[in-house]
Amino acid sequence: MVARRLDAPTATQRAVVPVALRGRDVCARAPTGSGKTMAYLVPMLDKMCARASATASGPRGIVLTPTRELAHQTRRACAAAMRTCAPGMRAGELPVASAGTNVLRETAGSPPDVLVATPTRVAECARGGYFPPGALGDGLEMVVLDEADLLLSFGYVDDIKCVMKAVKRGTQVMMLSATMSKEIEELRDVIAHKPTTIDVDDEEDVDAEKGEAKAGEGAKPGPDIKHYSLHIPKAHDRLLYVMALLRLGLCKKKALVFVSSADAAVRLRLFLHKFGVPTCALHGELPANSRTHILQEFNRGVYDFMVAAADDANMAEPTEEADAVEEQEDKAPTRESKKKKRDRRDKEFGVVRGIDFQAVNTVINFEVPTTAAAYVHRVGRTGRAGNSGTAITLVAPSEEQSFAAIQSKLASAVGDAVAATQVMQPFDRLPKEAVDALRYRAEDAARAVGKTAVKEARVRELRQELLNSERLAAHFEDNAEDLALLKHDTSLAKHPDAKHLSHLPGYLRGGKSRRGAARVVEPDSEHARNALNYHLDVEVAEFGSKKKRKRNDKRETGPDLRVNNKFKKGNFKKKSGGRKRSR
Ligand SMILES: Nc1ncnc2c1ncn2[C@@H]1O[C@H](COP(=O)(O)OP(=O)(O)OP(=O)(O)O)[C@@H](O)[C@H]1O
Repeated sequence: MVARRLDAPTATQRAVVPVALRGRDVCARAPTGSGKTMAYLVPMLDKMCARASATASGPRGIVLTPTRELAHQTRRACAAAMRTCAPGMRAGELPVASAGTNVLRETAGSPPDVLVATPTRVAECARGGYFPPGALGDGLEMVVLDEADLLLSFGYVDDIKCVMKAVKRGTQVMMLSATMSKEIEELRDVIAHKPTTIDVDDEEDVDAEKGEAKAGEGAKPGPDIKHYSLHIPKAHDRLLYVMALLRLGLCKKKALVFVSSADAAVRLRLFLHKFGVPTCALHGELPANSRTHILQEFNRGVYDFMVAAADDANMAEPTEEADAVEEQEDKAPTRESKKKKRDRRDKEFGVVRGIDFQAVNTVINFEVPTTAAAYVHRVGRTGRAGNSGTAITLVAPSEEQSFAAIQSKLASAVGDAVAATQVMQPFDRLPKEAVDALRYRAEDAARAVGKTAVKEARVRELRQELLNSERLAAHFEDNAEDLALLKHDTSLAKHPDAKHLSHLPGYLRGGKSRRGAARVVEPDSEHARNALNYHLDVEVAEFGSKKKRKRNDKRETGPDLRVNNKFKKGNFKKKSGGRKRSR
């Protein structure tokens, strides 16, 4: 905790750590961003430091995570903590499937003190006998299932059981999750021994002795997130509404926009670029090194806006691993059982869940998430570590029903009828006039980012990121300065974006009161005040510092010959049929 400069434990840590320190198995549900990682790392490292290892070689702690990204993040958190409290110890991950069996065998043959990996990789080592003899026996102090709900929704249950079968009976087990379900309870009953179940809810603290909820003393463990819904007239308007929210400064930076696929991420990125809103995109088809680097840069504050694809269909690792599971199934699976398994898997994307995006003030859901659990995980990327945040979900008419279902699930989680109605409020800071004023430009720009443009942009993006990735692989550890030069928010457009779109005249930004134009929002709440402050900020700064803007201008626009030719006086009138140029 000292190493991470954490002054006081969060309510989750206060509830979980003492129980775990007593050696009890723990199954804890605690809100996103409430510090679950340290809640299991502290007792694990404490146990490891308290006594010498019973075996010469073998992991002393195993952390199972649903994705490689989360494994990487957890390994780093563990290594950072170890530097202070256990300098002689080592935290490590297992290599990806594509690295091959020999590499996996070699790594597992001399495992680190704390091994962090997805269940499939650990199960493969257990099945193949790659760990040193007795490695999962007396020397192993603790097995942790981090993000237990995601582990189950990604279809890892058989691998988890396989790992637990290989582990010595009586090894301490900790399960931590943001949501609780019947499946988690069933798994808990199979793998844990007389576990203490702890539920840390939003308004209450926990009596660690009993593992029961009780009134807290001012500590607020749950995320402080304001939930808003933005009902849009038609699904096609999503791009327009997101652009309006970001461009008019109605949501506080840093903002994270969730979309449902890599295609949608690239499309939104292309579209926002046209309006002078540089964003980086995170999706499963990017090389792993690039994903890690993008995340690090976003957390460092290099980018204000990120578009993240929450779609595990495009997520290399879980799909690959799940396929491996299917192949290795003892019973020959039928086509139907395979399909069922895939369907059961949550439709969410592994890269973005459980990841500690830092200092995100706003999460925007481009579409309504598929399940209430998915909603909780997505919006949980803001309001972390005691900070406040805002979540805005765009709801198209066709999504009203699924949105209502999510709303009622969230409401029942609150448990109080009055509070339940207040969980989600309509976002009324974006006047219809403001949207209408931008509509014409947006529709024009949306047409320019059709299927072909997206396809081409994705090829360019992949090429660019593969190059980045190679450089990253070579320099990751030693040349941090070089890394800073790699940019992930540059334009992906084939032709330079037209400069006129990125400049919004004052009347479109709501600066002047004019019929049909955006009005400045009255600051009648903290959110609105923040929005207004930010709005003014945007007007002055025009998205980024002068230096940054100059750099972007140079890189993104360049001499736009196409626009110059097109808008030559004579040509323009003839082709456009006399449309007004001022648009
Ligand atoms: N005691 C503490 N005081 C302040 N910040 C903390 C404390 N413990 C952890 N944090 C910070 O809180 C953030 C969220 O922590 P963590 O990722 O462990 O949350 P989580 O509950 O696992 O979230 P999720 O369920 O979304 O994965 C991290 O940035 C972490 O550094």
